[in-house]
Amino acid sequence: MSANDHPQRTPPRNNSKNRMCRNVVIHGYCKFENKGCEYNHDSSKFAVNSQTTSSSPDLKMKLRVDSPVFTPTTSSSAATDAALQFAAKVAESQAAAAAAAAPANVNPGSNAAGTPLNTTTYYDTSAHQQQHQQRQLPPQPQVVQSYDSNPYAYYSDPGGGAAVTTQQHHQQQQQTSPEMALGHAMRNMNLGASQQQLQQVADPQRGVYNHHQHSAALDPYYAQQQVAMVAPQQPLQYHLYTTPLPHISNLHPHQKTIHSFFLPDHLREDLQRKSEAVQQVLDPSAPEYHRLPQEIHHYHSFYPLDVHRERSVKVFGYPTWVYKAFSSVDGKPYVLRRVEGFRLTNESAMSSIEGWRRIRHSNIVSVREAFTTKAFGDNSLVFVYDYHPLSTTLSTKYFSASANSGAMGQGVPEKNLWSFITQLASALKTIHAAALAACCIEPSKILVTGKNRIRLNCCGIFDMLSYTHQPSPNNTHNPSKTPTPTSSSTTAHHQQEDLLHFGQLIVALACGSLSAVHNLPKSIDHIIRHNSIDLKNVILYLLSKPSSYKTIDDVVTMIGPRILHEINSAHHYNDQLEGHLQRELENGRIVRLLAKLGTINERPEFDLDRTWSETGDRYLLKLFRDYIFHQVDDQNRPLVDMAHIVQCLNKLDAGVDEKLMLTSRDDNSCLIVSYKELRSCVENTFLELCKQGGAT
Ligand SMILES: Nc1ncnc2c1ncn2[C@@H]1O[C@H](COP(=O)(O)OP(=O)(O)OP(=O)(O)O)[C@@H](O)[C@H]1O
Repeated sequence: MSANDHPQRTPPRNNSKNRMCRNVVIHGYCKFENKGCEYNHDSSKFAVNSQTTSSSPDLKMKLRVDSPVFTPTTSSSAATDAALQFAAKVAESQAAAAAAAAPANVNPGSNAAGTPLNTTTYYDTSAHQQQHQQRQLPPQPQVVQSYDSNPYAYYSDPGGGAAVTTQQHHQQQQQTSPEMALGHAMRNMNLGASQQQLQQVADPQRGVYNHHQHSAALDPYYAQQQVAMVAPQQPLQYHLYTTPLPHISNLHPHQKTIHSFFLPDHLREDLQRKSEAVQQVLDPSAPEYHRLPQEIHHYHSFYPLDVHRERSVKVFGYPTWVYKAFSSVDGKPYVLRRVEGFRLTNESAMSSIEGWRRIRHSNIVSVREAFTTKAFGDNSLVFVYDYHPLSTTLSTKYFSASANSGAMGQGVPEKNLWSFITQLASALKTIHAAALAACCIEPSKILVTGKNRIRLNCCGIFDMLSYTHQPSPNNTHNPSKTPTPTSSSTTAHHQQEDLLHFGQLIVALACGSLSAVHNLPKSIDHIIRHNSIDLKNVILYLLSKPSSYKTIDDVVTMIGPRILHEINSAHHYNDQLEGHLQRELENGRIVRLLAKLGTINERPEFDLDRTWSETGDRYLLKLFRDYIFHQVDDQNRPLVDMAHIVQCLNKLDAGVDEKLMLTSRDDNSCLIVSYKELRSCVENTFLELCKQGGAT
């Protein structure tokens, strides 16, 4: 560092004799004393001044780090351009930065050429406070969410007592966790006036938005209710970064666009929507809120996921309801599937869930637990599953419009079909290997949780529901008294059924119609005409007569080459995601650095301590903060240049040898320092702070 070198730039001012030399203030001596330095070197005088300063509020204000308005007179034209273009500006890579020996071209120090001192304009604390208050978000209306209440009452009033838990959850979301608070705010986004806007960017196949679309399509009354729940709020701004401008397409290899520092828009939006869906809770003023129990077991904040008004008993023989709820044990969201009106007569039936709890597979929705409850006003059996935000079902995705028409619709493309077959075969292999049977291979029970990503849902329900109906071989007269766990022959039978249902599902998907399975010859003919012979062979095998030789292993052997293709696609996608993650990794690094700088600069508890920010490392960092963030152009307008900020922080993090010139706001000090030295300043000061405060 050449802080003790007097820069040959600013001619001493007339009153320089009365001014304390900065080198004395910072370093305790000035090597130019008696060698031409015009400033005052009398430290005793300085001591008096410092006392006066600390005792005088007025003076103290003037000596605040941030007191004078920072007004460099010149700045490079490149920087000005960059500011005007904001996000489209390019940032040089660290390598290029390290190679560049000259100081950065945007430099507050460049105003050293005799700018008149602006000593009368000081930092106005009250103005700042006012400004700060203005920046606070306006108070949000009371919790509003996008769920429309079902006009048809279907719950008895809960037996209260747990409202506090939900309240606590709201508070938790708002106070304890920033992510949760963010999500809580997101939950309040407008799905009414701005819904069209949102739906333009939303994947029409997914999401809560799609749920609403779907429900509206099902029932106009339902849609009306929805509009009534609309909140007059702004939608979340997904597009935080502008698209690259055309003229920056010819980048040098060492240059990057600002976009290359963030996740791609579509992925970020997708993740943000999922995060919103996770945080979504019912509006406490909605009638639905009061119809649902406040808390069951350790689950609270129930949010219905069913969009159909009608309850289907087709799959399990009982109506089921699906809710998202949060566990107060681990704070995570789960899906609770309630089987309405089911009275469990045998406690040991609960053990049937154990086998399922052990299964962890990427194509099976994990089963967590099961319990009975009367909180809904009846005997209900509740199954708890992992929650996959914004998922839909194969039924909704492919059959919602054409299911009832009976017409042969547009089938799923073969490429996707092979992906589904591979995923389901993999899931079934794991299930059958664990001596279990899925028993729910049906379009409404297969969850679509991402692009071409499916998971078998509702596992374990059938086992428990059918548990009491299996008579013991020794007591066939009174089956309910002596139930037995599923026998191996029954399991084998159900496994054969799994294969059959698997085949039927593929037929339905390939033909694009649920009714295709009712006319198999015609459907197979359709499949042969539009798909490969391999697909037909797999389907015919799956639909063949059950036998002990027909197993999922055979299916896996038949689809071997397709599995390799699926693995290849999965790895490719994985590589892509890893690449995207890599970009954000750099941001994490910069955020950590920003956090350190933020912790060091402007510490209020050191306000009276002149040594904190007016000398040594802290002073350099204070000036560096201005250098990074508080640039102004020659018209004294703020220069906002993301590229400059990212570039400076990258160089600081890398600790390159490049030097830069830092100038104080009052234009009295000018220091030349390298990024390397600045970096060690940050590290030392931060360590010092941690030691003092006991960092966590
Ligand atoms: N584990 C889960 N994670 C996230 N969402 C889920 C989960 N399970 C179900 N859902 C959501 O709940 C909705 C309703 O599920 P359900 O199984 O009842 O489908 P459905 O089409 O209503 O079937 P049915 O007609 O048999 O009631 C699904 O569309 C899905 O969006």
